[in-house]
Amino acid sequence: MRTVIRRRVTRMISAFLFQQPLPISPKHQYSLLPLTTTQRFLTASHGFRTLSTKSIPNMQDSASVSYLSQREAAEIDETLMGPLGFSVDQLMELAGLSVATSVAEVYKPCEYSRVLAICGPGNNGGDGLVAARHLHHFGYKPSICYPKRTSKSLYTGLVTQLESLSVPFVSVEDLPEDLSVDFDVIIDAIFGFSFHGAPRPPFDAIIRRLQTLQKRPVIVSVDIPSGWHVEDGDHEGGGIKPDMLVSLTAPKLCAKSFSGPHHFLGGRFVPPSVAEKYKLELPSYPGTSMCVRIGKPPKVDISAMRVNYVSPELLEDQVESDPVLQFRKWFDEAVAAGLRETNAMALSTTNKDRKPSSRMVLLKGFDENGFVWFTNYESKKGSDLSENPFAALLFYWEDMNRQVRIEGPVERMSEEESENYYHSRPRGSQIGAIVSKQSSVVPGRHVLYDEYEELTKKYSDGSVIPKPKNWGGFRLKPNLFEFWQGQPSRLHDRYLFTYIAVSWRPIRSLSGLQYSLQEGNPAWIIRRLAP
Ligand SMILES: NC(=O)C1=CN([C@@H]2O[C@H](COP(=O)(O)OP(=O)(O)OC[C@H]3O[C@@H](n4cnc5c(N)ncnc54)[C@H](OP(=O)(O)O)[C@@H]3O)[C@@H](O)[C@H]2O)[C@@H](O)CC1
Ligand SMILES: Cc1cc2nc3c(=O)[nH]c(=O)nc-3n(C[C@H](O)[C@H](O)[C@H](O)COP(=O)(O)O)c2cc1C
Ligand SMILES: Cc1ncc(COP(=O)(O)O)c(C=O)c1O
Ligand SMILES: [K+]
Repeated sequence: MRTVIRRRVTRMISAFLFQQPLPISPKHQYSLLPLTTTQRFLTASHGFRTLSTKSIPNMQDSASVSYLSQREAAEIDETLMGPLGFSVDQLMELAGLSVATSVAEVYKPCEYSRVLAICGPGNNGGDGLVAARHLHHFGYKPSICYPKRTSKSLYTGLVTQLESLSVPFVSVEDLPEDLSVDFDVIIDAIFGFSFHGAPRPPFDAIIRRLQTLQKRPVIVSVDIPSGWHVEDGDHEGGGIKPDMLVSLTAPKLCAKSFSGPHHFLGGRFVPPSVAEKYKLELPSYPGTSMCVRIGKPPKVDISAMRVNYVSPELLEDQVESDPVLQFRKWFDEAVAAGLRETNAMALSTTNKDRKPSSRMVLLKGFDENGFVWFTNYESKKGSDLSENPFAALLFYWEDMNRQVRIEGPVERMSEEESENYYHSRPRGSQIGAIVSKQSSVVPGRHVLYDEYEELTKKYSDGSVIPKPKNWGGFRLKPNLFEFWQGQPSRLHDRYLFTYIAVSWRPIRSLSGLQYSLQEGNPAWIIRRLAP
């Protein structure tokens, strides 16, 4: 009987862990009914608890975003450019920049460099001209189709700016019949919120061509998918189907029927008085970004997700013979390229049962003596390393198509080294290290927070915060490195460095001079690996 109960409990725990429906018999169902799978939290002292998923931050709920009527959009435009002191040039610059940054978020220039901005006669067209200029500076190759130009100085200026960058202007007649041959992205900046009636020439024919495009190029519509009714959307059906819509200021009513994968909001200039007057509910823009994704996250075909790595070749004579030097070279280049957390690395350990586990840690120094990081010795990784003092480190510098693997034995750093590093950290992190019995189960955030508050008060006089005994550094002494530089068609450059006690001894054979590996002094041996 006890075995049966134990098995049932084990199954319940594993079902929880893997978020699957519990394998329960109808007899026992009642005791679990009030809980849904995502609400089941098992904690050390509380058993099952329920947590609300509403507290997850940064989820942009499309239902909570406001939509504007055509009249409201025009009114806001007038208010911004009247009493609120904006000029049309300013708003257009910010709108165009928002469009360019939205495009760059989704369509990377390495794959979608050839952009055609089709610009209409009004401000929507102006947004397209500005976006094209920014895209040029972001590394894209824009072309412009701008058939109905206005003589206002704002627009002639935008054209001159593009011409000075040698951005080509293409007439409607010169556009290729099949736009997908020459372009990867089409920016639809034909009509904005002042569109009314049915499209007139030459835009009617252009819009018809956009309606019949196949998968590529992708269409990015600025503010309104051109040809759609500003409020009713694609009410007659058969209108263009943009892949991306960049709504400006706030989405217009037609955006409710946008069903493409990427809906962004731009125009980060709405003052509180406008937001209040029109009861605008708008998502907050992250960091310094000029755009924010709204609506549902895109559905993706995971099996089709791939990047073709394009980088300079890494040839034998370009690799340093000392792997630590090679690592320093790449590390410095990654820092210089402005990559975020260049020193973040995956650390893999195994326990005594040879079961591996990985997590990220921060590299805090390296030289010929090894690679160091700091942590809690009683954590999972700490206990793994006591049971098996060997580990693997992994760096992936995505923007540079580079990966570095490092393996070797691991030892604890001296107390003195750990003390020195611990006291160099921000005081909050020092207290955090005392509070966190890393990798143990906590009943709730309040437990951590309460102790943190208490210790913050205790050390508010600036006195030394003692390092917990169980906190310190590890040093991995490499006996293996691999440097990986991504290349097209998966034919990557890979160099394996192994530290072995051998030497190459020349031997003569029938086919000439060859070398064989013999025992000798330890040295780094470099070999190229197949990708
Ligand atoms: N604060 C904001 O909101 C900001 C707004 N900004 C941007 O401004 C956009 C609104 O600009 P907008 O008012 O100039 O109108 P828009 O739609 O571009 O063009 C009107 C032109 O199209 C013409 N036209 C109309 N219907 C037509 C038809 N059926 N067939 C042919 N032509 C037709 C019309 O001519 P008309 O009919 O009047 O003779 C006129 O020449 C907005 O969507 C956003 O992108 C940002 O720049 C900055 C911040
Ligand atoms: C980018 C990044 C850097 C991290 N750096 C460290 C670190 O330097 N030391 C550390 O103990 N945990 C670090 N963590 C947290 C670890 O990934 C991990 O959650 C924690 O150390 C517990 O791991 P364990 O239970 O396997 O021992 C970092 C996490 C991330 C995402
Ligand atoms: C739990 C934990 N410990 C230590 C660190 C490293 O922090 P520091 O750079 O202050 O040493 C991190 C970094 O993310 C961490 O999450
Ligand atoms: K448009």
